[in-house]
Amino acid sequence: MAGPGTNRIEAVLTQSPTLHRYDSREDLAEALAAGVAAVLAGAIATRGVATLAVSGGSTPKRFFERLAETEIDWASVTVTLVDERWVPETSERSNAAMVRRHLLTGPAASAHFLPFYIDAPAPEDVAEELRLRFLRLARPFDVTVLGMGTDGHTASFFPQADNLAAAIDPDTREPVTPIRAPGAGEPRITLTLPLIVDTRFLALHIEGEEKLAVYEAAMQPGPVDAMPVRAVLRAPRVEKLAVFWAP
Ligand SMILES: O=C(O)[C@H](O)[C@@H](O)[C@H](O)[C@H](O)COP(=O)(O)O
Repeated sequence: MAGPGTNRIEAVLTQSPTLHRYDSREDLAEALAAGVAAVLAGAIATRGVATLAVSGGSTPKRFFERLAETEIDWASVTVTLVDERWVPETSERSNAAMVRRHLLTGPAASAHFLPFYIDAPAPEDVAEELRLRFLRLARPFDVTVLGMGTDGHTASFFPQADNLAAAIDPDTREPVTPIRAPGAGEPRITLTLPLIVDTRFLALHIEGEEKLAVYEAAMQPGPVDAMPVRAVLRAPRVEKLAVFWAP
């Protein structure tokens, strides 16, 4: 006979992320921004402060612009990135520069921003400083919004990345890890899996038919190394993951 413990495990195993489909990218951006703003406002009302971790790349720009317009108490919000390319903010490739340009504007300009990049040749050179910077962040985060590449990476969890095993170790106590991968361009730094999934609202924001097919493939059985987004999809408590998609 199955005891209560067994039932709970079965319930967790059968949970799937919720897939929210929108007709347009604009509709998605508005809905995701409204949802994220509501969670942040709730956190501020309850705890006085809120933490938002966002992704770089190109997909989030529209969502950032809608979120930046929302009238929450941005001065009580800490914004950080889930990963960064090791380039200064003068680079077109800088995720921090993209966040400053598209999110930290208007009402959101008063948010506190915690970037990764420090002026040093490689992330390893400033590993301890970065470690302390991210260990100090209050956990769990309130909101984490991930993106995904068509190779099945999320954050900087790339297939064949040198430090992938360390980055997706569910038991690691390291908050961040430098990481390099073929096809990822410059060296990167990423939050590790425990920080990424330790959040009150976890969203995966993907657009286009190709990424939907990649997401559906990642939901199938198969090795995590081949599609590292699976590390997030298979993490405990991932039943709270909300996937936001538009064509
Ligand atoms: O620095 C980055 O590149 C990321 O944070 C990364 O994980 C991103 O979310 C995906 O690569 C999707 O990127 P696009 O939105 O550009 O497709």
